[in-house]
Amino acid sequence: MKRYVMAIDQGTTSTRAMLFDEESNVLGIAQRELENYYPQPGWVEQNANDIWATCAGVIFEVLAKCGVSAQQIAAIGITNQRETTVIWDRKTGQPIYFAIVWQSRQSDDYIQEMKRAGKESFIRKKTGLLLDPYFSASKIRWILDHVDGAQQRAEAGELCFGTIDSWLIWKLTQGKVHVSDVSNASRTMLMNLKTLQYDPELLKLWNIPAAMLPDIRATSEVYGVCDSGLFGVEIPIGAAVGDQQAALFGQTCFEAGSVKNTYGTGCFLLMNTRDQIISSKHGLITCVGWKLGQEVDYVLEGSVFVAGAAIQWLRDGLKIIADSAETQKCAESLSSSDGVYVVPAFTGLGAPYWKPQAKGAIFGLTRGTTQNHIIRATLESLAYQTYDVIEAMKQDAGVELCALQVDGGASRNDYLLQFQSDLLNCRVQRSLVSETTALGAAYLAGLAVGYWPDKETIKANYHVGAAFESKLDFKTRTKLLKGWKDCIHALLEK
Ligand SMILES: Nc1ncnc2c1ncn2[C@@H]1O[C@H](COP(=O)(O)OP(=O)(O)O)[C@@H](O)[C@H]1O
Ligand SMILES: O=P(O)(O)OC[C@H](O)CO
Repeated sequence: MKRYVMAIDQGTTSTRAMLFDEESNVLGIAQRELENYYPQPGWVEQNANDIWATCAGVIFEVLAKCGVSAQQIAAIGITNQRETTVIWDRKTGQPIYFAIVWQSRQSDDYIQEMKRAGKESFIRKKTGLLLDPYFSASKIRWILDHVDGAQQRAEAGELCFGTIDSWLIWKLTQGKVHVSDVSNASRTMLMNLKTLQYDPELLKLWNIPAAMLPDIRATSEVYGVCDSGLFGVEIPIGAAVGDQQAALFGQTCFEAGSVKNTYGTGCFLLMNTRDQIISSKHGLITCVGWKLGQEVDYVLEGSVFVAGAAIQWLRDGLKIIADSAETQKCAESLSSSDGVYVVPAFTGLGAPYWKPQAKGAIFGLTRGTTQNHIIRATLESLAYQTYDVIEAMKQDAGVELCALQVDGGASRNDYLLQFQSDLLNCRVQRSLVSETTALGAAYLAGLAVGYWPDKETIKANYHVGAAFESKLDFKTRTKLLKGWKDCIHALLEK
């Protein structure tokens, strides 16, 4: 009986299940879209029950599609949108509020309060994170304050908190296992980067009861099994890992200094720094990549909040494209953006600027500006934002970049990758398997059950799909970048 590893990739816009074989080939994929709600400007929420429903749905669908039985699944690996916060009733398993999505700014008041109280460097030192509503702590605080009786119930142990990994493991085990892994826990702002445990001083500062928190475990280990009532057999759950760390693992960025960028809803650049905890001086954050056996890999990260989401805005908000892939043709129809820049700061600016109150803007409009200029400038904004993060990373880590490994939905866009290479003046390479996030989770789950023996075997499975080399001259690059910097400064000064 041939066996496979299943990955569940629970992203911001959709939930996917994929099956991989030993050579890292994709046997099949099932995907369901997920609805985002925007109840007030800057707020982003999802229905946690829908997240679970899409997850159960894609598991059944991928098995049926591939003609594979649940018995043939050696392990399941879960990878997820990070920071997104769910609080549910321990007895009924019902969420007490919507899932507050990582992009949401609704808890910014708590962040400003912490800043006024001068807690920034204290929190930074312990967690590697910057004070921003992005991370889970202020989102938990918001729910505990806005749902009647929630604080008391949490203190009495009646409520559970979880990022999406915890929520899905809870549902898959039918309420038997309440855990999270270090990579996800390092994004809550409650975990101490050195001890890899919740920090009592941080819990006190945020007034978050320890009774509601999941146990923090390694990234690759069997946490429990899917309840046999769900799929007929008990499938081991062998990994939980934040989606950006999963992509780094899937890209086999195992060496110190190796970097990947994922162009999904947001853009996330991660550099593996192995056992070194680098504290950024240029607006990046530090978190855990993964814990594998006794080995812990740390990463330096630049998180850009709006990337592919800006392409969705062109499609669903402005309705000037029917499909995200169309942006390539529209961009290529022009020989230049003619000085038009779009800064898609729809949910504030993340790395390296960290300005939650910033709003998006379009610059450089003239009577000759067409809809294709807006489309091209929006697409280019993904590359400019990435450029800014790479500059910060080079300074923090003191290394030059010789190649950038890329993945994520928008990395299918050749125009974007060529422009990225032009701006960075370095090679940009897309891996052959585009689903590196899911692949990373599958690898980590497979390692937990001996499906793959070690990282070396996995490394041999990495292949480049396409490579882009810079074609832009120095003068044009400098001019384009200066134009972008001027736009950013205009926004920051507002
Ligand atoms: N060909 C394309 N060109 C530009 N953007 C694209 C293209 N294909 C997908 N996208 C964008 O990529 C995003 C989806 O990427 P994905 O990695 O699936 O995201 P996530 O994991 O955040 O849900 C969407 O925001 C979509 O607009
Ligand atoms: O949903 P994605 O794949 O864009 O990832 C979201 C990130 O994990 C947020 O930190």
